[in-house]
Amino acid sequence: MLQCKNIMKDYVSGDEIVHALKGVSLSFREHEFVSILGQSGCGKTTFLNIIGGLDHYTSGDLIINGKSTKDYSDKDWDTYRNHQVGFVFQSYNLIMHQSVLSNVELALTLTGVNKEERRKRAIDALNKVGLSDQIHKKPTQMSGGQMQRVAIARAIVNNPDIILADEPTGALDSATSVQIMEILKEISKDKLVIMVTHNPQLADEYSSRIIRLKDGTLVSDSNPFNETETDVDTSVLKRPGMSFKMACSLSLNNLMTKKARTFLTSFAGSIGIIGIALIMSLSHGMQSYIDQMENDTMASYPIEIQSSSSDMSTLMTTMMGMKKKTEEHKGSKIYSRPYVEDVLESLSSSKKNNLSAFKSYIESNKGKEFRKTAKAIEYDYNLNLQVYNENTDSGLVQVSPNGLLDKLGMSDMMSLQSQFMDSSSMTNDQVWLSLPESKKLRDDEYQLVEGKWPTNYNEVVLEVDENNEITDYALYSLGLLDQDELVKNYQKILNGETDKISKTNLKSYSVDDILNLKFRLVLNSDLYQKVNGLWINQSENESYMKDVVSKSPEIKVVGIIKPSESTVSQPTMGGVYYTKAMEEYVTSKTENAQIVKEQKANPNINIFTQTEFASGQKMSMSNLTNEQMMQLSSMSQEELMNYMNTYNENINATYDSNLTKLGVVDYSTPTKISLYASSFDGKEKLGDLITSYNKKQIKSNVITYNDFIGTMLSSVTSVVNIISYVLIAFVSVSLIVSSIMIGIITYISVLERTKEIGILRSIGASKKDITRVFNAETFIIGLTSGVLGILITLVLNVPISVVVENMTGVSHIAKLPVNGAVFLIFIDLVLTILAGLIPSKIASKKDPVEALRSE
Ligand SMILES: Nc1ncnc2c1ncn2[C@@H]1O[C@H](COP(=O)(O)OP(=O)(O)OP(=O)(O)O)[C@@H](O)[C@H]1O
Repeated sequence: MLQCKNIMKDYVSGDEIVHALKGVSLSFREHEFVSILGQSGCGKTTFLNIIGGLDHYTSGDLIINGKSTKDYSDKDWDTYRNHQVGFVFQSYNLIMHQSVLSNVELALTLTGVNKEERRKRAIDALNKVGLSDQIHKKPTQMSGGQMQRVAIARAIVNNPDIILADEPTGALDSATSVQIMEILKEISKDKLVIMVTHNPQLADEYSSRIIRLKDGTLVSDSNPFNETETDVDTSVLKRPGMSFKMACSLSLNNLMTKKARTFLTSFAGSIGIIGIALIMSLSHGMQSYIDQMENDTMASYPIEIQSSSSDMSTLMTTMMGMKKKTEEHKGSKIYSRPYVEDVLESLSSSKKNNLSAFKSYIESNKGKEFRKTAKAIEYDYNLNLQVYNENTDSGLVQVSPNGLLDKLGMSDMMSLQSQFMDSSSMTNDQVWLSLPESKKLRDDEYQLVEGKWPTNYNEVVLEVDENNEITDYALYSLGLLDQDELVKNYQKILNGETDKISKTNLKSYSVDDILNLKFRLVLNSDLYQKVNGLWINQSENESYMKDVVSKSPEIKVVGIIKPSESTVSQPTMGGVYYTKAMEEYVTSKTENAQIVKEQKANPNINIFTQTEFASGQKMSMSNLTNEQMMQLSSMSQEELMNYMNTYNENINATYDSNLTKLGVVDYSTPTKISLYASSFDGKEKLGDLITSYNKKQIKSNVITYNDFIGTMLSSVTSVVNIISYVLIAFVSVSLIVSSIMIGIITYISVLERTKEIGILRSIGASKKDITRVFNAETFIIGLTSGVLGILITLVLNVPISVVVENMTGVSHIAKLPVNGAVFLIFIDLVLTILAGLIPSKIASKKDPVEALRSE
């Protein structure tokens, strides 16, 4: 079955060539007990290793079952060692960190025998060597003889045809040696046992054939065998291979023998992960905080589209000098840079939005997506509600439009501001405000604290803040505090008499005080009185106004509301909220007013001046008709003044502007459309819908709007992201350092496990299997360090969150996202496996014979 033909083996050692075998030709029987004797260094072990496929001959041939091995590949040799040969070594060569049973099972595992079968066969083999009761011991807990018996059990477990024993009794006392020889003799009854020994007595006593070598040549053979030609064995043996699970279990057992080192390595490896995971936690926490804020804030801030809007972002970048340089100037010339020009340009780029087209689109079938996405759509019209409070300390007070700033002389400033802050309307000087038309929106934004919601046009509610407060600004504006007092104080400040300012003490009102508040609703058209056939603005005429106000419908405060807790909207100043019903009442009344009817009947004539529109001329005697001259001459001094004022006020008046002035509302043309979303995503979708609406429109119908908060928050987000990326880049260095460290430690492990590599190779493990064992080791370390890093991060996140919460009030700032954690573990695994690739390649390249010799 086994035939050596003129086998020669040369070793190259430095410049020298050692001829270890100088042409050995021999044949072996299928079952016999052969002993090889000879002096030390004569080539016995070399010969045995060549027969066992651990080492390869330089020339000659080894015929296995009639087949030449000249063309054997590495894989063929691995298969041969696994299935047909069992090795027994002088130094036992057991894997010390594996149990007796695992050591024996190892060869079967490589063959892919299932667990049950493997166990059964391993126990059988151990039974044959008399160790079935010690299977769970570790080799370190056994005597030399016992270990050698385990080695024999391992050699026979795969039922090989050949057992090769290299001085199996070399390290044993004579009594134990006898036991081992008995076992080998028993095995040789149906197998070929070839044993190298220095003990001629044992050889004589137990073996059936003795071969002597001297200086690499065969000198005697006590029972030669001349093999007749045997049939070539064509049976295909299953190639051995180690599963990754098996590799992991081997490496895990090895790592468990050095728990402290494994832990420290994993911990060191996890430091990089901890760093990145902490940054990730914080930036994720920040991000979710911002998202939360966005969701709360942005969703409750509607998208507001004004009838005219200016491009705020261009203006802001221009004003802040952030505009990019257009060209690079070199040389000694000095150039002008447009700044004022740019500011003016962006101011002039204020654009008219065609809201009537947009409104009809939203309300048409095409705009149903808008209606579906938006929680509520609110329309504002050009309606200047005229509301007065007649029961105040300072007489008749105009509540709407708010007259307070006018009294203080600040209205110009406010109107300038409102021009810029149009869409965000962060500052609102009005205290007479409209409730949303949508009941859902109303209930989302406000909660009723006292009284009831308005059910009639002449009912309103008063808004206070969450702390039951209402600003003095609102109180002055509504006439509940004395406006004259405030004006006096303001004058004192202007005059530098700051010490004379009298402070109003904190006031409080009972619910009844509030629910007894009354206002008067005046029509715009009521402000004009026909005098001598001309409509004169009488709003400055106190006695006229008192009279009009007293005859106007009474408005009652019927409830007190608060902003609801869920909405994070702008801080409230307090004020009175009216319903759409009031608006409708005013518009329908206005339609019937005499002055309105007159204007509508004469669309070409300005009823205030009784002249045609668009004359664009200042009052001048020369362009008056005779009739008008007559009329003027009959007027008193005062009436004449009024007429002149009215005339000049009306130079640029148009039919539409007159109707607006009189409070006529065109419901097809809103001045503002507010789209409310129920979520941040919804708001984004509304933005997308507007974009797609714009795409379908002609240029003049394209609408623009400013989303300040969106722009602000998105820049905060990008700052957080940039900081996180920079920090992660820094910390990544430590991840790489720890990976290199793991590579070094794996290399040390390779050195430590060299013997194991030899053993595995001797039982048929391929080079790939060896690579796998070490890859498994780095895999385990990588996984442990990754998981450890994540666990430590999770623990650290708790105190970090607590500290941040104490400092800033923002809770749960450090939270690691699940996918981030998985990603980090994955990255750590990849890096450590990469770092371990070189050491595991080195391991696989190790010569099995040398590996076995190492200690
Ligand atoms: N890897 C090697 N490189 C160089 N020379 C080697 C190598 N392995 C063995 N040799 C040499 O080959 C010869 C045969 O060695 P081998 O180990 O086969 O002897 P041996 O008969 O088994 O000796 P011992 O009984 O002492 O184990 C020796 O001279 C040895 O120095």
